[in-house]
Amino acid sequence: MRRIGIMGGTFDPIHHGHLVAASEVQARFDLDEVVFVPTGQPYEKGRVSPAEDRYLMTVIATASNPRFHVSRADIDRDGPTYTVDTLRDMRAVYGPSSSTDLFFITGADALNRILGWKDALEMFRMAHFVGVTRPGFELTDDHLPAHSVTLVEVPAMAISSSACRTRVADGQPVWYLVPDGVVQYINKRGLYRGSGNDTPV
Ligand SMILES: Nc1ncnc2c1ncn2[C@@H]1O[C@H](COP(=O)(O)OP(=O)(O)OP(=O)(O)O)[C@@H](O)[C@H]1O
Ligand SMILES: O=C(O)c1ccc[n+]([C@@H]2O[C@H](COP(=O)([O-])O)[C@@H](O)[C@H]2O)c1
Repeated sequence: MRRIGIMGGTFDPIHHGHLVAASEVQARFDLDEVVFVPTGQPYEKGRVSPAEDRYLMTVIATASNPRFHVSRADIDRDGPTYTVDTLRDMRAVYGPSSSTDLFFITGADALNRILGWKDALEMFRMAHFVGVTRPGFELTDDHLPAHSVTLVEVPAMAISSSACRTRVADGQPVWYLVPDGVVQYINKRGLYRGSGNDTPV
């Protein structure tokens, strides 16, 4: 049986909180791969950086890990991004539930809002969900269907993409908060420099 992790996110930019969460869940569940799926149009967020920039930063950040991969599924699909569609696309790529288990990884903040996502109950039938700890948020599955979610403690990384954007806009370093290649990509493309580039924090 193949075991595939899916880490969805806006990744604007991808940071070490995302990478540590994915690495921990990969090890804990003995996953064959973790597929990072940058969102196309994250309808709950404000303005975000171009999808190609977020996709390329995700590729750069994951390139050195042979078990990490990046999918264009969400950025190549028109319209708002819904995880139920992501899971359908992943099933089409990785095969039916008879041959592949899917594990969708979310931080505690996302897990707390998950019942508001489109077709939430359908999502829980399509994949097992893994909720990971995140500083500043309570990790609980009290509100979720029984046996649909596993809660996992991961090393606490008090990093957010919004804080990284604000730091760049303020001229502060983001070295060691994001992978080196992502710092260089942000600088090369001039991302997050002006307030117009930023989303509300
Ligand atoms: N530091 C972290 N520790 C654990 N999980 C995280 C962390 N940062 C983000 N995540 C999880 O990664 C997924 C994608 O997050 P996202 O790309 O929105 O990053 P973010 O840092 O929350 O962004 P923003 O600050 O712009 O809201 C979500 O499930 C989120 O809960
Ligand atoms: O399906 C939904 O309705 C839905 C609503 C909000 C977020 N998501 C997904 O949750 C993941 C994390 O989202 P975000 O906004 O925290 O970057 C990402 O894969 C999003 O596509 C999904």
